Amino acid sequence: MKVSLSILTADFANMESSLHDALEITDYVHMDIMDGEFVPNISIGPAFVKAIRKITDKPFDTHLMIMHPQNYIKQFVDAGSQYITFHVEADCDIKKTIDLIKSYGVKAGISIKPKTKVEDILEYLPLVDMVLVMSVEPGFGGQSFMMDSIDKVKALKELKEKNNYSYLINIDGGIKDSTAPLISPYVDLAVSGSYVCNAENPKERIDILHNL
Ligand SMILES: O=C(CO)[C@H](O)[C@H](O)COP(=O)(O)O
Repeated sequence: MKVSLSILTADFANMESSLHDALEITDYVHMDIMDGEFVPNISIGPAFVKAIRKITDKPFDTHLMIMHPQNYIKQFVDAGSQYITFHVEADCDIKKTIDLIKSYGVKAGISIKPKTKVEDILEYLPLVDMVLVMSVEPGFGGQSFMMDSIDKVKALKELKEKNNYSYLINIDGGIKDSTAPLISPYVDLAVSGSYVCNAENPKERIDILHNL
């Protein structure tokens, strides 16, 4: 299982020194973008994402937890994102937003909140490069993993194999040593934030997730 390191709970003032070794071995860097409307929190914007691009060349897996993703795609492409994922619950035309992301030559992902079912995104599965299952209510790092997300990634893997779809299966929220083995048979990558960033040795935590 690959790891996408969420920097949401990192020490923003000392990102380079505190996460240097972890950034060396992570597979992706997960950017949590929150607008205070789609979720009850505000996080970082394109300028911050662009600044992080200076300290790592790892692919950016940018997660838009925003109500109107269609208005901000280009800014996050220009900031250095390789994957841009938005929510099916957002206020936008889903297919047009997928096309817009792809029109900039980056990969498009769709995400579902805990109360949204896999059945609700079936029509988009042939179109996307990534499906991101939220295993916590989006908005804050450090929450507990929701067990019913296991059935969702399992279903997505079955659908992918049955239909020969090409999307990566990703999961986000509460991923650590005790929860990763529950989902690792079904996902291609998993987002981990506080488990890595709040550790004394963040690199060691990514090693643990890689080797589970
Ligand atoms: O999208 C998020 C919150 O909305 C975060 O990416 C996610 O919660 C990761 O943090 P942690 O590993 O601490 O749960």
